[in-house]
Amino acid sequence: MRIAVMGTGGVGGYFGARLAEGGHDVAFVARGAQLAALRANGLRVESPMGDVHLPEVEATDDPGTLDPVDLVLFGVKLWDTEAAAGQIRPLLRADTAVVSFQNGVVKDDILRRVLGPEHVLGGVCYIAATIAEPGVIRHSGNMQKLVFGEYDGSQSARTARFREACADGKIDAEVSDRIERTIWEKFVFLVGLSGTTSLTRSPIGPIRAIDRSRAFLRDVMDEVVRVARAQGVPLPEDYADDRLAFVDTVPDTMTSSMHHDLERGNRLEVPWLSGDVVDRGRALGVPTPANRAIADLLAVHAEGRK
Ligand SMILES: NC(=O)C1=CN([C@@H]2O[C@H](COP(=O)(O)OP(=O)(O)OC[C@H]3O[C@@H](n4cnc5c(N)ncnc54)[C@H](OP(=O)(O)O)[C@@H]3O)[C@@H](O)[C@H]2O)C=CC1
Ligand SMILES: CC(C)(CO)C(=O)C(=O)O
Repeated sequence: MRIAVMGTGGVGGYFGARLAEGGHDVAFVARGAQLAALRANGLRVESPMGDVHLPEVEATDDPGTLDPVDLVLFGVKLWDTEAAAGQIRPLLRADTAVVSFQNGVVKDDILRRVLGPEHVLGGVCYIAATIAEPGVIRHSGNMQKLVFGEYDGSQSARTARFREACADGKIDAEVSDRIERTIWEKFVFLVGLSGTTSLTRSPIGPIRAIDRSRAFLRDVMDEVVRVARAQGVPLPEDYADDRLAFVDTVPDTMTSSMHHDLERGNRLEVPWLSGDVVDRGRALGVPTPANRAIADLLAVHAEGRK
């Protein structure tokens, strides 16, 4: 497959490198120091699942200079979605798929508006990966899973081809026939994890062990469930309890990419996570006080250290 990675960071760099290692033709869109390092030294992934070094990669900051592709793997932070979506237009043929592994539930609305709904697959990823230094992606733990699917639930040739490409790259991959719900399921957990780990600057272990912070985490997730149900996403009423049980299975040291961003003084995605829950709740008449506490207090750090 010919694949373009739009945004070669933790997610795009990791999965793009694995797909290239699996024999696929992958071009990387990057900028700044990351682009300079990719051009000078290629792309490295350090991972408990096995390191990767691609000494030479096709890398650019201008997707318009690349040949069109079968699939765009979209991995910029949420604030860059609209601009990056506009930039990838030249990469699209009539049947090109674009799949975003960003967090949040608003990303695909933006991609559909900018690119047309026929190009957009739904997707979520499960991984902990960051840019350790320009040109180097560090993967922690052994979670590295992609779930994707057509929004109409059909089994298409393009999702089957991408799943095969993932198998070539030894990526855990699954095609979902209810991808919108899958995205919301991750959103429930992610909003709880990102909000509580960032607000407390703590990994999940102590948060789930202390009664009051555990109850707050449950409330945060329950508000997301109520918002999802109010807008017609069929999550079970007690889904927050299901996710809390899942939280109990992850390592004590697990944290979120937003907590990493906070510690590094980076900009935060909170307006598109808890902030989005608050906005949707307000429009739907669903109270969201716990998410409001997260969004309003993390607003202090949301723009990053200047
Ligand atoms: N990291 C993780 O473990 C996980 C992240 N996610 C989600 O995935 C998404 C991506 O996160 P992550 O990989 O951590 O982000 P990163 O910041 O590591 O990577 C994004 C990269 O895209 C670059 N970029 C943005 N816009 C452009 C552009 N127009 N042209 C070229 N390069 C561009 C950024 O450059 P610059 O730095 O200059 O802005 C950056 O290098 C987020 O929504 C996040 O929530 C989901 C699961 C796990
Ligand atoms: C919860 C996790 C690590 C799962 O991929 C994630 O998506 C994030 O922290 O952004």
